[in-house]
Formats: sequence, C-alpha cells, structure tokens
Amino acid sequence: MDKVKIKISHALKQYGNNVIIPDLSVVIEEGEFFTLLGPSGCGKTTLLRMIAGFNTIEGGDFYFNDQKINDLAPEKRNIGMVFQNYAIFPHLTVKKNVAFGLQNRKLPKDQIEERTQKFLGLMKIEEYQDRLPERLSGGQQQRVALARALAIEPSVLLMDEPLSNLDAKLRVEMREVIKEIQNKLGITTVYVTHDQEEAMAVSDRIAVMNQGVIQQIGTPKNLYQRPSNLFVATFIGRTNVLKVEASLKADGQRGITFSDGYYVTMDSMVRGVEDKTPLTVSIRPEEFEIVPEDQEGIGATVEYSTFLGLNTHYFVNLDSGERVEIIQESRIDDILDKGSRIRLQVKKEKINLFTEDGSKSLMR
Ligand SMILES: Nc1ncnc2c1ncn2[C@@H]1O[C@H](COP(=O)(O)OP(=O)(O)OP(=O)(O)O)[C@@H](O)[C@H]1O
Repeated sequence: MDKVKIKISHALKQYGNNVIIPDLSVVIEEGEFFTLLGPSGCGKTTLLRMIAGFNTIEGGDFYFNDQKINDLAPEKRNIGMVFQNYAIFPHLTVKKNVAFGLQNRKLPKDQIEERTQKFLGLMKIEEYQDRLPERLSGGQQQRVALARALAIEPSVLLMDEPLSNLDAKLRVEMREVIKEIQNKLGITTVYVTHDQEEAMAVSDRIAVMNQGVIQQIGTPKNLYQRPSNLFVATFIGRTNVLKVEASLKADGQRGITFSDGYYVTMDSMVRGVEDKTPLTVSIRPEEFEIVPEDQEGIGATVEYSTFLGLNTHYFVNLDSGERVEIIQESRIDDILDKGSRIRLQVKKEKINLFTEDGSKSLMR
C-alpha cells in the first residue's frame, strides 16, 4: 500500500450561485487519521466527495502526493469509501461483498481468496462469510463495509458518518474498531462526522468547519484546550461563555474583571487590548473551583445539583445573572444543596479569552 499525502489548495465549490466552500486549503499527512467535523450543512460531505472525485471542482487544486488529481476519474484514485448506509450488496454473501472490488480489478483467483480472507479476519467476520447481509447486525454490516473498502488496499480511506446508523453502545465499540484498523494499516484516512465526541475519540487531527470554512485544525487536546474562536470552543466539548472586561493596571499588568468585579491576571492575553474593552471568555465546566463564600471569587448561588456517582453536576447562578455549569469530582459528604451561597475561582491558564463577538482568540 503506497502512502499518500493529500494536499488541497484553495478549493472552491459552488452549486449555481450558492458558494458552499469559498476557499479551503489543508494538508493531510501520510497515514494520518484526519476528521472533518462541523454542524450539518457546513460542507464536510461536499469536500469529501471532491477528494473522491464525485463532485466537480470549481476552483483550486487537489493533490495525492505530487500528482494533481482534479481531473482524475474516481476509479483511478485508489480510494476506499465507507458510508453511513453501509452500501453493501444485499444479494451477495459477506465474502462476495468483500471480494467484490478485487474481482472488479480482475485479480487472480487465489489472490482474491487470500486478500478476502485477510480482511474478513482483520474485521473479525470470517464466521459470517457465507451469510447474506440481512442476517447481520448493523455493527457487523458496517464491518463488512469496512472490510470491502479496505480489501482493495486503497491509498486513501474516506468515511462519511459511518457510525450514525448504529446505536450508542455500538458506535463506541465500532469507533475503537475503526481506530485500531486504521492504526494497524497506517492508511491515510479522512473521516466526516458532526459528532465531536466521536471525532475526539478517533482522530489524530480534526478540522472544525463552519459554513464551508475551516475554523481551526488541531489535535483533539489542542482544540479543547486552546480553541481559536468561540465557535470551536462551544462546538468541541461543553463550555461556559461569560462576559468580562479587560483590566490594565498602571504597572502594565494585564488582566480581566468578571461582571461582579472579580479580577484575574492574564499574562497570556495578547498585548494591545485597551483597558475596559468588553471581552468574552470560555471556561470549561471542570475548570471552576467552588470555594466558601468568605473567600475571593465570583459570587454565585447553587440552582441545582445532580449527583452522578463519580461526578456531581451543578448549575449555578452568578450574581451578575449569568448561568454557569460546573462539573466536580463528587465529594459525597458535601454535595451542595440548592440555594447554597458559594464563590467560584478559576485558574488563569484555564481561561480562554476572545474578542467580544467571539470571532478571534486574544491568547498569545
Ligand atoms: N447537489 C447539490 N446541489 C445543490 N446544493 C447542494 C448539493 N449537495 C449539497 N448541497 C448543499 O451544500 C451544503 C453542504 O452540504 P454537505 O452535504 O456538504 O454538508 P455536510 O456538512 O456534509 O452536512 P451533513 O452532515 O448534513 O451531511 C448544504 O447547504 C447543501 O444543501
């Protein structure tokens, strides 16, 4: 299997006058598990189909390694594809489904048999090889689809929401299967999903998309910890969005003030933000610390608490009227009741600071 690096340079996609992808550039490395993540309609499938060759390209260039593929027919791109609706043939047995692409390529019989058995084995479906797909569960059917896509030893694997027809438990199980097999084969993979948790679980890197524009590319950790705008902060994981003000001290110290006057130093705030500029912060639910009322912090009242075993979930009302979600490791003996007065502290390195409209990060 030759390894492929995918390079997309200034891609443009439109349907009539409707611009779906205005100008998109990205490099997907050899052997990488790369995910396009974004809300419904943001253009993920459209981009994937451009890579596959099923969509016309109105502008820009697509490369597999040094080869420009803009005008290369889909069947010449050596791509394996897996879709949400399995797309396996109902009238063929599991084995014949997996062998299908190999027969199409007119491989010698013994080679077809060998490769078919190899991928049936890798996907752990050998024992069902003589069954028709209708006698398989959804998860097993998706294993067949994956085995069939991989059997042709594609240079690139493209997957479009492959797990969305499965129930929650199977989804979690199958994403492990997908991740493991991708890792084992080291095949360059582009995966489309709107499910951020799924994206975090399988990907080396994720491109978060909105309205045809990549908002940020990064590792799951990187996107979670340092989102580059409020869209990414709120799309990846849960977060609290609060209004603050820039506070610049006479000695040059930079910081922010929350609505009720609580001040936090922010050395990592970019320079040049003027005093009292309204700003927006994003703080993850697990990053707040609840302290007694007589300590320093943002004043708040517990609205309700839910004990979930390992964690306790709080919703609290800040004195400013803003509402905050907090997740804390449970301290069984002192779960706070509704109406409890508390203060919230947050470590400065756990705060992400944005322009007031959330369009830009102000972190250095
Ligand atoms: N053949 C087409 N003709 C016209 N518009 C289209 C066509 N295919 C897609 N679109 C439009 O392009 C936009 C992006 O669609 P796309 O399917 O790429 O989104 P997506 O991010 O994959 O969303 P989803 O998760 O819902 O599939 C949508 O507004 C859609 O209506």
